[in-house]
Amino acid sequence: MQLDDWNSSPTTTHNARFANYGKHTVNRSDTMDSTKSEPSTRQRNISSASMTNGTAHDNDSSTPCVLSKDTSFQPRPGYKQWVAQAGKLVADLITCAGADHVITMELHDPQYQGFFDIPVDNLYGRSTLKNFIQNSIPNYGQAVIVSPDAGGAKRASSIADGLGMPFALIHKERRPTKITDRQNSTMMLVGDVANRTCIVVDDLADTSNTITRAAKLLKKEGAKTVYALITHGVLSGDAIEKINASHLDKVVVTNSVPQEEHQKRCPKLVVLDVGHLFAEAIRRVHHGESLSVLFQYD
Ligand SMILES: O=P(O)(O)OC[C@H]1O[C@@H](O)[C@H](O)[C@@H]1O
Repeated sequence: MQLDDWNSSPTTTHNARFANYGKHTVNRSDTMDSTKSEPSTRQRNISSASMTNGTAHDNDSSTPCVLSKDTSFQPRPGYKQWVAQAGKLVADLITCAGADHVITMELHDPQYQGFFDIPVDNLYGRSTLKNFIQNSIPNYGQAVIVSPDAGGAKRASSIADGLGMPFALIHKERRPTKITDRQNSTMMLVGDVANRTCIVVDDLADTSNTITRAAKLLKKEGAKTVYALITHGVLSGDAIEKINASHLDKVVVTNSVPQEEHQKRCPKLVVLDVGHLFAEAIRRVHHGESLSVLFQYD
């Protein structure tokens, strides 16, 4: 499916959309580093109405590429559009399958709730992670909560504030132009971690590059022990092997993603159950009770 099929036809029915689905696959690697472009008849004919405000935006670029029928060069759609299209697709699939209410956990961006036309309750995984810190990390009050990038600072600092713990941030200097450059981006630590236990908090680990690179930096800066506390352990590709070979001492994830296979291959992995949170949310929705108590994690 071409991405502009989604944008250009607001009146397109769900069924017509699904009929097209699968004809063209947009891979994450095609879009998150949109440096490759290829001229094609399809792209040359692309309508400016198919892009937001008549422009196409590259991954990190703030410079819009104005679409014109006169040019034979067109950028591939960027990561932000990929996320929006994939997110809307998943929302439509769930709705068309008959769902009238969605209960989810720790959306990467709370605004993703806007993809749905039905009620969405976005539970926090933080309360579970916070309980783990309090009950399973010795002398946790002396430890430091670390956000592995600026994007996760609010999430991590809210845990630090809630537990009265110090906070540190890893700043990534990354203006990559090629996917290989992402490995070389400079990481800078803001905060003091020497001789301390560090707890890296993030919403998800996919390739595990973020947490393994963070752990390497933290150990280099003198950290004694490094935990990663992650809500969604996707752990795709060789993520487990990277974790096993990394400076991470423990990786704690919830079972929002099945972890049985990961656990067999990763002795560092600790899995926390969040089934009871979903069960309670479903029970409350069923009985028409308020869910607000489930959103309080302090
Ligand atoms: O580095 P990997 O594990 O691939 O990706 C996880 C990171 O990508 C971000 O969206 C997440 O918030 C997290 O910081």
